[in-house]
Amino acid sequence: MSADNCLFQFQQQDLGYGASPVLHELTLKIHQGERVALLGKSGTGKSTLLRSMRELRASEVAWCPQQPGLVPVLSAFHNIYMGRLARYSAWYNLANLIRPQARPRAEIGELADQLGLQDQLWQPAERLSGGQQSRVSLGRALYQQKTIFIGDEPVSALDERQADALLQLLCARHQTLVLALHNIEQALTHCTRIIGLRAGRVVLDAPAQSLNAGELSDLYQTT
Ligand SMILES: Nc1ncnc2c1ncn2[C@@H]1O[C@H](COP(=O)(O)OP(=O)(O)OP(=O)(O)O)[C@@H](O)[C@H]1O
Repeated sequence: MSADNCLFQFQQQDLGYGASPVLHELTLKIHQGERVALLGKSGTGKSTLLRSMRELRASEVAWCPQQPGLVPVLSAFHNIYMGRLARYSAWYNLANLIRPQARPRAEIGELADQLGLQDQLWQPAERLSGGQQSRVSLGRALYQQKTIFIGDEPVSALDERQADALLQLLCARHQTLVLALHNIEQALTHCTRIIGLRAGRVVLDAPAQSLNAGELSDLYQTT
């Protein structure tokens, strides 16, 4: 799979759940260094494709799911720290749960500044707004420090300015990104390649610089 820097490859594959495929005869390659936006109407299979990619390279992928999936009673700090739970011993994790250590405090404090969460860092997740929770979820994925970022609508709960700033941050911190997005302008601005899905099939796959917003809006037409 890596002869030509290919990270993900599907060859005439059906992807889905049980016996019912969502994506049909998918043929697709994604290479190291690409910033890919998946566009398409709700239910066309973007999440299904992202999940399959994540499974292919689980240990190399920073994963940001569509639902934040935070632990409600734990602080923003602790939820972000969870991005590295698997990297440390149970004792170190327990110590950080009770009394966060200097190093993670510094690292997560810096991330919180970048995410605009400095004032919410010690608030339980259940007391955060939807946008704040989604930034904590982004922080947890960033804290994993992986080279590949896979995000399922990672900025859809944020206002335009915040979304642009955080997409820039994600791009700066990861070599390869695959993002399901609903905002065409964001896809054109931050990604190098656009893949359009319709009814479980790839109907468009082109460099972002060769496309315009009008062409992409066709993906959202009802017929
Ligand atoms: N766990 C599941 N089991 C069975 N079917 C599922 C499951 N998850 C999604 N599906 C079905 O797969 C299809 C594609 O869903 P998917 O979540 O991949 O779409 P999407 O393009 O990401 O949509 P959205 O933009 O709304 O998130 C839908 O018809 C959905 O009902």
